[in-house]
Amino acid sequence: MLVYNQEELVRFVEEAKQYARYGKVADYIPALGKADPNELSIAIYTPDGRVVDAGDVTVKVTLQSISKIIALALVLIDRGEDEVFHKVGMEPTDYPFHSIAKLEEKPAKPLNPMINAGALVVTSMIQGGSVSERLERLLAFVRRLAGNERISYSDEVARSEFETAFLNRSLCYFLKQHRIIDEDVEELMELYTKQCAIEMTCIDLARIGLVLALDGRDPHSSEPLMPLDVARICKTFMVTCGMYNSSGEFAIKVGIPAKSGVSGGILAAVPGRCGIGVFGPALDDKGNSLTGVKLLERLSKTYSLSIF
Ligand SMILES: NC(=O)CC[C@H](N)C(=O)O
Repeated sequence: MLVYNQEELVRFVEEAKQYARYGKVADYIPALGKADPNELSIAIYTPDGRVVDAGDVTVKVTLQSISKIIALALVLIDRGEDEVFHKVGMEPTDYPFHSIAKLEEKPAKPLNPMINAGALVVTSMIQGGSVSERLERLLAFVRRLAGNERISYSDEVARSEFETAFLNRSLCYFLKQHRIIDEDVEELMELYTKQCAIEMTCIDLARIGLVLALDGRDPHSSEPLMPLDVARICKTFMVTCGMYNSSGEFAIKVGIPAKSGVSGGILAAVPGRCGIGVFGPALDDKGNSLTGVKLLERLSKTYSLSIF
């Protein structure tokens, strides 16, 4: 069992915050531009139910790309590996997360579910009769993973992205032309932007990380919340593609399965040991939390958390 020292964690946060000036808050989704780049918080959830945190962990963070891992788990449970990987690949890419370039090569199938093109395909596979029914199914799954019934989405952030997501719409039309998706693009964009705007605290993020760290089991009841294989696939994608096109560098420097989002959130799962939630909106040029990555690097080195 890991026992983290709260004072040490506060010190690590203060150290990592010094890097905030080298980062930039995402503003291509206008509502995210309001975030304070100097914000940095972390929660670590261990299997004994303890939470150690530092920074303001009451602040809510929208999932953005972190939602890609949760939507993938849901769709794998619903449809199985064969159907999902018929439409989206398993390979990392050194292209940015919103790139359209690779879709022009044959086959047009997106390289993996962690880039936007792949995530849009995954979201299109969420089952249900209407956008609101599909969103409710995803939210119900998120709430179970986080053990928090109050989780919902930010209407402001969802709307802000929906009104400005021309690049994501382009990806959808490309995918539709190549028959990888067939649903109405505006409906898919509504579901995707609401999915990305699901908001929670670092403690909720850490608890979801812990479920993955425990091979899909609820940390309290040990009830399986997803099959072991689904948790394994999610963690594998977190290692190979979770930090976009700096996943290789992150694997070397931190070595923990993790998924980031442009809100500045990171969800990390240290197998068998703990779940970690981080929020630091100052981003590097790949779209990862710059301060968050620095903090995880420090933590990984101090507590030997690398899985490699
Ligand atoms: N990297 C991200 O977090 C991207 C998510 C964001 N909602 C988008 O599609 O652009």
